[in-house]
Amino acid sequence: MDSKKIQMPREVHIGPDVLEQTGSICKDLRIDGDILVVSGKNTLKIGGKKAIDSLEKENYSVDSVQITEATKQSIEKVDRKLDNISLIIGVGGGKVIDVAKMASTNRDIYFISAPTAASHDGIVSPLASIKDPQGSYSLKAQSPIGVIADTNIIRNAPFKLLVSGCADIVSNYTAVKDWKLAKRLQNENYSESAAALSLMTAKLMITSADAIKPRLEESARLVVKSLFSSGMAISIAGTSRPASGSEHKFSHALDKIAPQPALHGEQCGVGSILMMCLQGGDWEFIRDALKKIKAPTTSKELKIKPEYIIKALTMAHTIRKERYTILGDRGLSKSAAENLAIKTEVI
Ligand SMILES: NC(=O)C1=CN([C@@H]2O[C@H](COP(=O)(O)OP(=O)(O)OC[C@H]3O[C@@H](n4cnc5c(N)ncnc54)[C@H](O)[C@@H]3O)[C@@H](O)[C@H]2O)C=CC1
Ligand SMILES: O=C(CO)COP(=O)(O)O
Ligand SMILES: [Zn+2]
Repeated sequence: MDSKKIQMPREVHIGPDVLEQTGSICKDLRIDGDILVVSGKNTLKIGGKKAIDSLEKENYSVDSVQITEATKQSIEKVDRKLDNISLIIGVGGGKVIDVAKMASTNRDIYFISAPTAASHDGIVSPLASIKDPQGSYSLKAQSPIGVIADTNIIRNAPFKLLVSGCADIVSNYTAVKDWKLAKRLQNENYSESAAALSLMTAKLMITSADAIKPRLEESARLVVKSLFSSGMAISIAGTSRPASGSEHKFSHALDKIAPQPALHGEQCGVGSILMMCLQGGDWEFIRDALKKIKAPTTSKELKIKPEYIIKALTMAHTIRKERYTILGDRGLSKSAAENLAIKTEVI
């Protein structure tokens, strides 16, 4: 049998103001040498500066760089800063974390993930979602050596980011169904434990929906822990399969064609309603779960015109062709896409 490698973070710090302990956390992790903080323009102010101050207090020499998109160009921009760097810390949303993760992997440098929002389950995963005009790629990367999730920053982030993280987790339902289908039809590698963890996380998220409230530390902590557990499912599987199927293809298609895409998790949630219906499952259950967490369930709530929803549905199968899903190899015709979106009341 093939051997298998599962990477897990060595230390996970979740709590109010933990970013102010970044320096001592790095000391505990025995990080020696210079550190690069990767963030976005806003997230530098919101979290990056706190990390830098704390590192400098512990006498680390720190450089920083800001990126806006999760692209090859951003990875190259980070790469140009990496001579003599021992550790990269990504302080920001999913895009920042993916770029920092990928740049650290390419150079075999340690990486710490410091999310400023609980908006996606890539916080600990060993994969990076990188985009270019042709599409979106799930690239193998290293897991972070540590996670620093400052719940004071996360609770004060716009509520829609937290809701988006919850919707990304709800979408695990359809992702696992697609994965099972690929196992049956293509004999694809399938992990019972990764699938079970992914589904358990989604179920718990829905059960706790009433506890997800704006500005509450407890809510931020709950969602971070759920994203962590969904990310662990990805780590066990070694692929994003337990958390990304046809609903994610739909979201990646929207990212490509919509003039103003919505948040990743918001789009995946709506995608999950649509794909659950295609899969012959209980799509009303997904819709009601999303409503309970106050996530968008319609094109109007996504603020994306119906024509883009239909277009994304008809092209979703062309994204990540190697990933077999309910969309099959030919995907949906325009009329089938329209019927589906109308039936599920997405348009
Ligand atoms: N590698 C993996 O396994 C996974 C990767 N992803 C990727 O992650 C990305 C989605 O992540 P998102 O965080 O939704 O998108 P994002 O990184 O674009 O962040 C969304 C917005 O929130 C802002 N933001 C972040 N923290 C904030 C705060 N505390 N206050 C105010 N604004 C704040 C950001 O500056 C940005 O404008 C996608 O590219 C997706 O493909 C998603 C899931 C898993
Ligand atoms: O978003 C993900 C899981 O929530 C994984 O992303 P990919 O669809 O890029 O593999
Ligand atoms: Zn996702």
